[in-house]
Amino acid sequence: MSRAVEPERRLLAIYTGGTIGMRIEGGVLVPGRGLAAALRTLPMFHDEDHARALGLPEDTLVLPPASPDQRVIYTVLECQPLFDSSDMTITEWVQIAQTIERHYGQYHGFVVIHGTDTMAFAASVLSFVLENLQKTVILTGAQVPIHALWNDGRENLLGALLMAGQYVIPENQLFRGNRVTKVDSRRFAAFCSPNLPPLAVVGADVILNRELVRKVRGKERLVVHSSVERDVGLLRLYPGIPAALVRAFLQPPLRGVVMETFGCGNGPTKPDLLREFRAATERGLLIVNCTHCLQGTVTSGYAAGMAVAGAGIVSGFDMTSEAAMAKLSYVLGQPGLSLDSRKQLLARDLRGEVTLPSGDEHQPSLTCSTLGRGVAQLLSLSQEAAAVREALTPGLACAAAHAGDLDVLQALVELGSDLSQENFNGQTPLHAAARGGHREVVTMLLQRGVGVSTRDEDGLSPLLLAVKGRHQDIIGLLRAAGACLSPQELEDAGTELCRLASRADLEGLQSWWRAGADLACPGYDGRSALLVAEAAGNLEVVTFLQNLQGGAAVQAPGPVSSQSTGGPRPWPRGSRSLEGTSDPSTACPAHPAPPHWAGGSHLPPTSHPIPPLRHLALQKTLKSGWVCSGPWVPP
Ligand SMILES: NC(=O)C[C@H](N)C(=O)O
Repeated sequence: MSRAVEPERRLLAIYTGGTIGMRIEGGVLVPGRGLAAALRTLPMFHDEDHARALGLPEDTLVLPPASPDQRVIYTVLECQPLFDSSDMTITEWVQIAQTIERHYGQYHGFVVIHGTDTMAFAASVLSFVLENLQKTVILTGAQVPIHALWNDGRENLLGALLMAGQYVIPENQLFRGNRVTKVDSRRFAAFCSPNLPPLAVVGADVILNRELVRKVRGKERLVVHSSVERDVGLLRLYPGIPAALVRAFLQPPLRGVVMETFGCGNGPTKPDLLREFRAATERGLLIVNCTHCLQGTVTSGYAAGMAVAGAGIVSGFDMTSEAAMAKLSYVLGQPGLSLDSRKQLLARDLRGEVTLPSGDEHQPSLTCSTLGRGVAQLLSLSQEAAAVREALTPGLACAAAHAGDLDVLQALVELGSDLSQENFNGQTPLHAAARGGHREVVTMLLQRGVGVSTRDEDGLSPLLLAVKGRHQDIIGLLRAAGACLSPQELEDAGTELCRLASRADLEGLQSWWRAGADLACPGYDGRSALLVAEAAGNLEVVTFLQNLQGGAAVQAPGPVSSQSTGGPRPWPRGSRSLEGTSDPSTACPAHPAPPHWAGGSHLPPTSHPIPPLRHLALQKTLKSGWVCSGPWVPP
């Protein structure tokens, strides 16, 4: 929050109705037109001489000087129709946001004159719908019309105009808008902010609570989120509430519910009631648990905590029900998010509307690495930047996978990111993790069922990258998940094997063997790796290759490539992931290695006979080695 320095501060006062401008008709209060005209007659609201000197139009007024070098000039925009705020809905509140957006460039700040009955809802909705707000928006109203002799309207409106005119507060009120609730129908102090102190206290001096004012980051353009979900409801639990009533309430088209619970978020634990909540969350209804206590937060300290009713119920912590409803409307209105991502958004502090428990486990633990901080920053990008975020995600996921940063990948998953997306050169996070040799990341990705057979732009698979990196354990994991080398990848394998043999690179040879390559495959000159090793006198390699040849196979068990069988064979449409799900993107024979082959502990010894491989049918070929020709037969 900073003090404005311009000599002239221009404000737009959007008059929507409410008691402040009401008049009595037929013995009751009804919204009254002509607020600007009424204010014009009150010297505290209008300096006629100065206005004439400036040539201001009819709807534009100027306050007497609040400080010697600053004037607040304000235009009153009277809405049509005017409302008792009890009749207002989220539609009107979005329209207010759109009005602010339309006039955003022309004014330094905005005052929304609103009825007090639903002002807390309005303020909450505005706080979510207006993103990247860099200017002051203050909502004000009154309990008694401004026309009455003794009223609170004048002071409230004047205070709002002065605050909006003199301070840059990118918030909605002196109380934070999404923290307030109306607590008194008569007293002038109608509102309270039970879980957050006021942002500013106005007396003879204005005392600002600077640490509480949310800082504006960057200079991003104002975004108005007009698409909000209207089918959001509020259900207050009471002792003995029947399950049938709850069932009736939770039916479609309802998409989100704020459930007001007792105390620390507790509710009746009757099985039939819990069944209704569970059934509702399972079909995708979002339920936020808010306590109906004015102060305090939802915790998980009681068995009767409604959080146990179903994994789908999200804690609203200390949010007001008004803020929770607005948040639900906003989150459900965001296009293209998965249910999990919406829950993630609900569990985060988006606009200062909630106090999360310290060390909150609902926040992704992102701050521990540079990449993590990058992700955290991405998370805070505006919705407008969703396209940018989407474009960045594959690259970021690959970078995280290459760095072995499981936390970041987990955070991306929680955001609903697809971890099988390819980056600019066609590589997936699995490629990156396989190349980097990150066993945990590979395991996580395979458990999520990512495709093992995706080839990058150069035709390379994660398996080949693991071979090149000599990551034996990763090779084992990939093979167990159904990965195999393609004919293209095996095209020059013979030459590479000979090169490795000539350099006595046993580890390199073992990698190829474990990946399912035929180690008898000849190099460019027709010689095999064994011949090359013999010629070079690399005894360890010779022993290794002879053991393979003599013992059983020069090719590791597991999925086999089409080339190694001497010709293409029909590949089944899917192969198994670690979870046993079918992955339509993989194109390998569905013969995963038996589980004991995963993990890299069963390399053929270099000086002992390899264990008998009963399940392999072997056949001599024209080449000098052995290939596996038959299908894997379970022992
Ligand atoms: N004090 C008020 O403004 C109450 C009025 N019914 C309204 O909300 O519009």
